[in-house]
Amino acid sequence: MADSARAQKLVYLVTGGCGFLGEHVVRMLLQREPRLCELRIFDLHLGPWLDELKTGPVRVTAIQGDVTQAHEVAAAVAGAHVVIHTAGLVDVFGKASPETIHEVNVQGTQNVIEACVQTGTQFLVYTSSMEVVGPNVKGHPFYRGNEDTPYEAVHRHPYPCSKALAERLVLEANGRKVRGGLPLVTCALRPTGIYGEGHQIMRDFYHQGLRLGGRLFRAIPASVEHGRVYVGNVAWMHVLVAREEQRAALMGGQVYFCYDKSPYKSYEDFNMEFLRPCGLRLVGTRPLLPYWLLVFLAALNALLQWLLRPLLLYAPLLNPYTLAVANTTFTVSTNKAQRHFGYEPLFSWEDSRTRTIRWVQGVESSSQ
Ligand SMILES: NC(=O)C1=CN([C@@H]2O[C@H](COP(=O)(O)OP(=O)(O)OC[C@H]3O[C@@H](n4cnc5c(N)ncnc54)[C@H](O)[C@@H]3O)[C@@H](O)[C@H]2O)C=CC1
Ligand SMILES: CC(C)CCC[C@@H](C)[C@H]1CC[C@H]2[C@@H]3[C@H](O)CC4=CC(=O)CC[C@]4(C)[C@H]3CC[C@]12C
Repeated sequence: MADSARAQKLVYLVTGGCGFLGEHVVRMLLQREPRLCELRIFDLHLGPWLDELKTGPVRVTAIQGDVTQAHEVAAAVAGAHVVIHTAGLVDVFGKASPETIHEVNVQGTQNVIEACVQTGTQFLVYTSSMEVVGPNVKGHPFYRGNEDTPYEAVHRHPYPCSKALAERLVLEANGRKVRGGLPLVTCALRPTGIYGEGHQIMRDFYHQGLRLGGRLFRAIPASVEHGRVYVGNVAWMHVLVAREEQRAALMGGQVYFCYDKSPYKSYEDFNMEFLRPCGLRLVGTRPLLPYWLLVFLAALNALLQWLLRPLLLYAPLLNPYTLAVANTTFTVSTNKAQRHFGYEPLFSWEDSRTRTIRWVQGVESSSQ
């Protein structure tokens, strides 16, 4: 990199910057991107914690806005060098309609791309998901696969469908000429199930365990492996790829799974790595209920959700989709990000675990 480029002061925009992952990306950029001079945080709901960031050397601009509104996105993007697009509607529980999920995740992403093209922003990093690959509707296992592993990616649920469409839009936009004539450089990161400080579902499991007298009951066989990655490492990967795609063309149009050294385990056994030190235990070495009964209960929940919809929102954790995801092996083993842009996890497994446990313990004391 030329010295002039190294000295360049950069403006970054993080969409969804107040979400679980977005907040970690924002904090990581402030800690680890020395060329940053302005950080724009665009979100539908701005968090009160943003105020504490405004006293540092980097100009932090909070923008309350909606990615489905093209003019709001274009105004936020104008003048930014890099956009990290994490905003999305993460709903696998039926809280939002399929149309809303599509509008936010697909149209919102299209708006971000068009804004980059119109205003001359050259670098775009998109937070995709493992869900764009699988598990597929047939429940085929994906066992420690990588970005090139053949897999029949067929979806019906609105969330993975929307993420897959949005990812395609982002990758197809790579190379489009932005205002000023330079080519747009895009890439997509595909986290597996993210965990760490701020993880809402972990919090829900923790509270459920407390309600059940300190116990959780095994629902899924321990042999089903589920990919997990620490939020700090996902954030670090975003910061690094955003930095490195400005130097090398190699990353343009590429997808990368997000990975670290978190162990391969079932969804529930993995959660117990954090919940056990907080006083919960997982009952049963095998699932307590037969699988057919879980399928029945999941279908019943879906029916109840549909019947109750005119009266109230019934959105339990267990539904046919979440059961299928939790019950299908999906893990990655890859070093593509290391090869292409020198990614190494910033947080070891031990560190990720300790940080997450401390956070769950904080949840406990703050709710007492
Ligand atoms: N949580 C996970 O395990 C995984 C998440 N992802 C992806 O990571 C990204 C971030 O997910 P999380 O942080 O978990 O979710 P989150 O719900 O905590 O964060 C999403 C953020 O986007 C914002 N947002 C939603 N709709 C918006 C709109 N119309 N306009 C502007 N902002 C809007 C929300 O207010 C929120 O702050 C998403 O794109 C998701 O698909 C990918 C893989 C795994
Ligand atoms: C008691 C049930 C059988 C257990 C339910 C657990 C589920 C709620 C979660 C199991 C797997 C999770 C998903 C997975 O980690 C992949 C994801 C990627 C994303 O991009 C968004 C979130 C999610 C779909 C995640 C959602 C919760 C689970 C389905």
